[in-house]
Amino acid sequence: MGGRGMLEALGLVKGYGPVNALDDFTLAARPGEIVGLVGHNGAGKTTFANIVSGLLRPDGGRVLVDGKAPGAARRLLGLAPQHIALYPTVTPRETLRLFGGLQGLRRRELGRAVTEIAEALRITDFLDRRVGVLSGGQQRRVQAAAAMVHRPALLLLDEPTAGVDPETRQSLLEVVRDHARTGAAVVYTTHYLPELTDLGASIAVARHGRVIARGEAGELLHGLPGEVRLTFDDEEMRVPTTDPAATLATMLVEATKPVRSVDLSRPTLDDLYRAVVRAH
Ligand SMILES: Nc1ncnc2c1ncn2[C@@H]1O[C@H](COP(=O)(O)OP(=O)(O)OP(=O)(O)O)[C@@H](O)[C@H]1O
Repeated sequence: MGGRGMLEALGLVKGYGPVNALDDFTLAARPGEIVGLVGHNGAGKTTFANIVSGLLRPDGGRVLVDGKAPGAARRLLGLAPQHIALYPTVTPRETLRLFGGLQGLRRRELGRAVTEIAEALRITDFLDRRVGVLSGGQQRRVQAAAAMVHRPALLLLDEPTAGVDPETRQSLLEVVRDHARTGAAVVYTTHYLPELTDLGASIAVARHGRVIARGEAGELLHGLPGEVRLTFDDEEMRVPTTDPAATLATMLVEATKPVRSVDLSRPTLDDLYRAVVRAH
């Protein structure tokens, strides 16, 4: 189980009545690649994940997971849906054993697989409590673990860090990076751009049911405005810039009174979105 994975989605079309949720949606992920799929609410990200998982059938286009149609690729795939979907009266250990078993892990492999993913996602302490009494963030971790326990070749994570604390976020990102290092293809949906930089992900920007920009994070984020903010005793100075280091240096040289604090803000998802939409 596990290992290298690949995703090819070409020209997907999906309508819900009059709504075109996907309209010629094309996206590929290579083995070892983490693709950050970003886009505003309603851009079609969840519909795409559901088609790749075989939960929805597209009206047009095609999807291949390692050369197989989604229906035949179930065991290659791990999906952590956006909304928590866990059974409240069983424990995380039982949940992970069940998911691992459904995905084809044999009995003797299950114990080790559960221990490993539980440690990586810091679930060990509450492995034998009931899911229903865990906090939202703890349940998110269990949900991510259930998607990864069998080390899928293709991992689809739909906003896995929604509502989790910074430490959990870090361990989750680490596990995702580790998956990709062993050759899995990962599609990671988020509204939070810095996570994608931390993951070393490439980026796909979705809008109105199609991918309108695709590239390396450095490439897409290069030239986007961030902001330098200097605070003095009696005032604050904000300067938008695409080169924060140079701007900061100039501002410090030119400052005529003591600087109390310095802030650099990185471009946000909205900055990226605006730049891509403007260029499109
Ligand atoms: N079951 C459904 N019935 C009708 N319309 C739907 C259904 N599911 C999604 N849609 C519509 O399809 C479009 C795409 O929705 P989708 O959930 O794929 O977007 P998303 O990018 O995942 O959004 P979010 O960031 O809010 O999760 C939206 O306009 C949504 O209202």
